Amino acid sequence: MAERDSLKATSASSGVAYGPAHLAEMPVAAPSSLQPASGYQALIDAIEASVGELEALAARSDAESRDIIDFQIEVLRDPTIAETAEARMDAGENIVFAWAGTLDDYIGELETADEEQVRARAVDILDIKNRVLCALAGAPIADFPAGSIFVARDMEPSRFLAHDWSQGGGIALFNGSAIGHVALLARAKSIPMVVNTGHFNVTEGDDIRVDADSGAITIHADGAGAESASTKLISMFTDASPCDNGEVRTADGTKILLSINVNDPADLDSVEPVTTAGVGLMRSEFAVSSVAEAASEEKQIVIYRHVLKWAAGKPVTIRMLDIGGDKPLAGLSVPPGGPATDLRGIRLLLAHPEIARVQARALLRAAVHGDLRVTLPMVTFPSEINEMRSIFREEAERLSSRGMPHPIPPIGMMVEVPAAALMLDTFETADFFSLGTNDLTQQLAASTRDGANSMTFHRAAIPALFRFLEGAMRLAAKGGKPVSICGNIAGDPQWLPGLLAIGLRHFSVAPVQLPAIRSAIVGLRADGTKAAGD
Ligand SMILES: C=C(OP(=O)(O)O)C(=O)O
Repeated sequence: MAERDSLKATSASSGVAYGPAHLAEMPVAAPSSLQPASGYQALIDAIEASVGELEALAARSDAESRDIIDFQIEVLRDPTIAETAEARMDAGENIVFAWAGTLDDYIGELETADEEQVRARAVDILDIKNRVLCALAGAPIADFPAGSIFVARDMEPSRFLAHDWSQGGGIALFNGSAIGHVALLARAKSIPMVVNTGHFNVTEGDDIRVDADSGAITIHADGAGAESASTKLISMFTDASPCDNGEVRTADGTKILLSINVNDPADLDSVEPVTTAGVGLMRSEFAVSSVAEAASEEKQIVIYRHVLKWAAGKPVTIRMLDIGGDKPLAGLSVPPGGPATDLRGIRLLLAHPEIARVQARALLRAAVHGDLRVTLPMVTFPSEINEMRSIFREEAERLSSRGMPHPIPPIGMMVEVPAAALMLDTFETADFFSLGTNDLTQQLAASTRDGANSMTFHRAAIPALFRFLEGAMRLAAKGGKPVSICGNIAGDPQWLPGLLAIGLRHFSVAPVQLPAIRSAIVGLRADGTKAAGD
């Protein structure tokens, strides 16, 4: 057996994968090796063909993936890109060099950006550059063998999305980014992935083990410890998710409710409703990923009905579209301008009542399928709740005039803007409060969620966050309104003692966080102290 070589890497998506290495060339082909059609119309045709391929890919992808593809389609449809390439052709470049040069300039700008998040976009553009080059040459982008370990300098999102991961496999990238899109997609599908390996020597077909849990790759390895993503997920839920309907007792007998956060209705396929108290937060903006979908009442009803039926009568809190800032929706939101972007969440909805009314109608009509509650994103002032309530009232009256009464569901608010958290007792028309600590932390720490230093700043701001939450809990208690927490710290056991101590009794967490938070609750008293004997 060949000698084993191990090297360190950065984990981007946890798990262990084992399989034959597939060495992928990142650029599809050197421009000079292509013999494409020539002329500006040929470029337009190749761009259109690429848009068509991406649309087909989007149609069979989940909401998160569609966001990436929508961005690529938007860039391809940006007339300035084709015009720049045309100008280069007018200046004497052939069609391939004109296209590749235009996109390379764009990639160069992204690669030299200060923020890692922006740099990570470069691979999305490289992807569409190659796709159009392939279309010009009449050669399709090659897939790679199922079950193999993809080894390359970087990976394009569309290559990840087009691949069949059901047979396992993993990813090892010489460069790559742990917060880039492929990492995000890999985490959602539990595909082990490491980045920043630096260049290493491996031959096509060598057995390779990617251990993203310990951040190591081993070449000429055996398969010890590798398991498929689906096995891992299934065992996580079957081992530690009792059918307690999300009602967990602390060691001294206080009832704590555990609900789940849902981004995509498909997330529910791996969760049994009897293991949760319901859906504490459904982020509708991830399920509704294009302006066309936001404008379609019927499409939204299908999505909401699916979640309500899954919950089988348990409460489902759907957040109205939280668009803007770091969650753009092409054609509707303004480009991100930092965490405190002016026009985001409820402000954007009230600025586009045509979108808010469609969503209000879809929610009113879907409500008959279960116990629906609606929460409003990024609320800052009570007047915003009143305005949205009026929209619901008017739409309910309009629907009711057609024959069937449509009662207005409880309407609550996300507590994620400091100005609102400090004035919670004045939000008399909010029916409940959901503490959105992800956004609250970025506002408190004055640091975006995806900036290069965000992890450091957000962690340092945790004591301030707890002081803030303590005050918000006191103000909420004055009005006797229900409070839950749905930010990421709700599902992280290290913060549980503090959250219990300030009085939180309802936690909404990502499905994968359920087992750990459940077992942490039973080991603590309601005041957050450790139970005796521990
Ligand atoms: C749950 C939250 O909202 P988002 O979807 O923006 O993470 C939060 O901010 O904590």
